[in-house]
Amino acid sequence: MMGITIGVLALQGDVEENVNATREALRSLNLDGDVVQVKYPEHVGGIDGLIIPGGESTVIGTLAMLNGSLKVIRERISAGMPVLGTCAGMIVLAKRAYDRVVGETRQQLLNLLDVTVERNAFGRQIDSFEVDLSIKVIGDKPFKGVFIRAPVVKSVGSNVDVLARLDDSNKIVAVQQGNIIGTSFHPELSGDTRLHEYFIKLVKEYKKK
Ligand SMILES: NC(=O)CC[C@H](N)C(=O)O
Repeated sequence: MMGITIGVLALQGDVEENVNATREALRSLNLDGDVVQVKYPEHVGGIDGLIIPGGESTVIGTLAMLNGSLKVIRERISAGMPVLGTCAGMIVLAKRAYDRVVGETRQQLLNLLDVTVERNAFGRQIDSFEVDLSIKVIGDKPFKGVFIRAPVVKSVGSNVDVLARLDDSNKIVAVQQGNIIGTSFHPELSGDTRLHEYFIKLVKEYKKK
């Protein structure tokens, strides 16, 4: 089998951190693979999986719409290509987004992940924090969740699996709908590549088909 190619959407946000975490995850899985930055629609055809990084979801969505990549990315994900959206990336994947100030945010979304997300859900005082999470699909050892002005998943469709909740509040912070994974936190910043490895395994399966 040829090596896999993973794209990181590189319009805005913590692109470099995701590129590095993906490279490290490929190494620890002993897999041959490339990690490339995706900026334009013509970059989308050559990848086997996509990561949409954290950052500012309105900026990422608007730029992707304006340069035409949003549509092409939507088509590929709908056809089964695996995608991991972290923080703002999860918001871009979602069907519905709102915040407490303006209500429905009416931003450009991929409209694929059947969840409603509340943006900036942790308020001002604790808008950034770290907390141990239990994520069964990646093993028993706790995963350090890094939350930075993070969204929360308020409701999920029947086809969506909840991968993690915040212990104290039961808030949903990681979900999977088949080939689509979304996290409220930043796995690329935790120094633990297990979530990227989990994603890469989906990509490997997809590439085999
Ligand atoms: N760290 C992040 O990605 C923050 C997300 C950002 N607050 C948004 O709503 O788009």
